Amino acid sequence: VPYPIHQDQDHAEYEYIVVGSGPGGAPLAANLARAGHTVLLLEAGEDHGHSDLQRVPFFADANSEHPAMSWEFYVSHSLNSTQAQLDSKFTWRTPNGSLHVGHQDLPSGSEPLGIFYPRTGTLGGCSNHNAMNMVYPPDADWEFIVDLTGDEGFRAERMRELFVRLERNEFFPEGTAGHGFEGYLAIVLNDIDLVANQTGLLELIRLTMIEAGDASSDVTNEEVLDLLQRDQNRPDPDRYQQHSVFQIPVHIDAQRRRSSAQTYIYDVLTEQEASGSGNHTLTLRTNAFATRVLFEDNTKSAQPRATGVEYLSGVAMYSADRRYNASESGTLHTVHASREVIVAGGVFNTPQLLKLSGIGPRAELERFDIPVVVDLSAVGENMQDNYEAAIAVEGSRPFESPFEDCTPFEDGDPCLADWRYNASGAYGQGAATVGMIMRSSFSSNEDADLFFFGGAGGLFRGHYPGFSREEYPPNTFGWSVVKMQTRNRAGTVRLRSKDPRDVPEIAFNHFEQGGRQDIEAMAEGFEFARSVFELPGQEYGPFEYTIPAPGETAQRSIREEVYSHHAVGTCAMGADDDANACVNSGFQVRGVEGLRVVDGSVFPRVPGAFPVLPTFMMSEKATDDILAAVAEGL
Ligand SMILES: Cc1cc2nc3c(=O)[nH]c(=O)nc-3n(C[C@H](O)[C@H](O)[C@H](O)COP(=O)(O)OP(=O)(O)OC[C@H]3O[C@@H](n4cnc5c(N)ncnc54)[C@H](O)[C@@H]3O)c2cc1C
Repeated sequence: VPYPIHQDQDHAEYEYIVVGSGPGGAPLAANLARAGHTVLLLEAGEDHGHSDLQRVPFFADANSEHPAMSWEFYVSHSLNSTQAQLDSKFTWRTPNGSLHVGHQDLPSGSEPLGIFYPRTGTLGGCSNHNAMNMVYPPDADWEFIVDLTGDEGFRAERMRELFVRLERNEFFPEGTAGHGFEGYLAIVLNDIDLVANQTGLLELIRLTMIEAGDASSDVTNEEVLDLLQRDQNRPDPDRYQQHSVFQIPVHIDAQRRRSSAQTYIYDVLTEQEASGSGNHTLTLRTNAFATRVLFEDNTKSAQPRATGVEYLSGVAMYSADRRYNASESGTLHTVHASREVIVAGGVFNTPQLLKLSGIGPRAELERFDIPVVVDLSAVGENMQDNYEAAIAVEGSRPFESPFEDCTPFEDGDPCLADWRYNASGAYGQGAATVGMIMRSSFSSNEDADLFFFGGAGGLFRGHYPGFSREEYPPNTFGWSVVKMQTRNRAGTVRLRSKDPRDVPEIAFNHFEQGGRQDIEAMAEGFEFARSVFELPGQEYGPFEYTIPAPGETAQRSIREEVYSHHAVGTCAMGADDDANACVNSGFQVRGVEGLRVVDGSVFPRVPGAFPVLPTFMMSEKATDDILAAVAEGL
């Protein structure tokens, strides 16, 4: 498909410059351009949106390890390095330069790297490699922002309107309450027939529903399949208050292709091209890695004003990119913004770019001789994440698998053909067959604080080099138990050097705050899963535990093996007078003018179990705030 990319290199001034094309930056850039403003969208990665790897939902994990798409970070999970290295996924660089995962047979002299945390350096950001789970957060997460900032625009009812605007639901009947049908982001449920055909899995789901009190003990398989298709994104404020089992909504379209921030950019560029007017309000530059936001003294106020961005053009300019070559230094460009610069580089790169530009804690900036524009201690602090941990079993016989005939990455793969020509089959589905919410006794309100996702024939136990190629025995069943409402705010992103091409030091400092409660809450989730596995008389049982290992407590397994990939909060939103806030509720960076942050960094706490939908919603909110400012002549 010819890509109508508009990459003019001639213009040096736009009204808005947006750095980063993930769920935060891309919709905002597209919306502002549609509203008639000239916008330059800078994306460090390339566009791979039309490759099968990004379009076929099943290939999501492979994207996370693909050299041309993945940004490979190694992060620290624990302040205590001995504790951190107990994780079986802890990765080392061996003396011969190869990677080694875990402590077994570790060559002496190996250097500790940490835990692999993939993000994408590609058009569309992490919405182009993630697991596509598209779950509406509890209303309490929006009301929390209202309480924090006083901004009524974050009320749950108002945020629902923004969701309706961005959603193109291609599963529920048009007119279904609380949903949108004309937005840019397609949402569906997995094909229920694939569950219906997995007898063993269906039996486990039925028992789980009964044990949860979500269905009566005589519930039939047909009723279970109907219940699974309930709408977890419905507008009822109490939708997190019932221990229930359902299919997880996913950002996939009716043709079973990934729908994402990239597809929205593509649609807007196509729209511009088709109009024939030559009026390209949106300009996209890929392979454009921003290294600094530029400021000028302001004639109208005492605060410096963001006026532009410096960026390097070139392939793989950032050292998290596996193709990085230090001797390829790219070409430095400067572009100017007559109205605003918007940073949307994601939770690791946004604080790094702000600090490199002189916005951050004074002591840290001075350590690297970076001239201080604003001493802002919140930048790179407050990082939070959902915790996830796996509980897995092996049954007495293999589960049926929809992947039985598939031959991934080989010529003549029948499953790829089924996806391509029939828009059906195993490849067009989100990875998690089933989801569940449950309230532990540690929830801080009436809502569930645990979200389970899982399926038969495989399991997800976190990221490590090679995770996308791992195969599990076909008699495996695994749940990932996700902790919502996590208590820890001790994560940090700090500079390693003043070289923008260097990755920062990323430390999650798991369980430093409220660790005992969060671990115990997750252990209650494990206990519930066990109560189902241990029900007598199951056709695919008895089940033997593989995680936690026999004899290992849930608490120990969770503490050692916990993982996460939903980080937020490194430029957190707060009240105007809150010195610990990075941006105000209008996404404006404190202490300067003409600069906003619009991405996952701004969440003051982790939204629900899955941040991608809330981040898309933030982008819509920021669109409204910016357009309102224009209307007011600001
Ligand atoms: C493996 C994985 C699976 C996930 N699965 C799910 C899921 O199923 N459901 C869910 O809700 N969430 C999921 N997430 C999280 C979710 O995708 C992210 O929270 C979301 O994409 C964050 O959006 P963002 O705009 O903040 O940043 P990102 O998506 O990270 O986008 C940032 C973009 O900015 C670009 N960029 C960064 N620095 C620069 C620079 N200096 N110059 C130019 N460009 C730059 C990057 O290349 C990237 O394209 C997953 C995340 C990962 C890593």
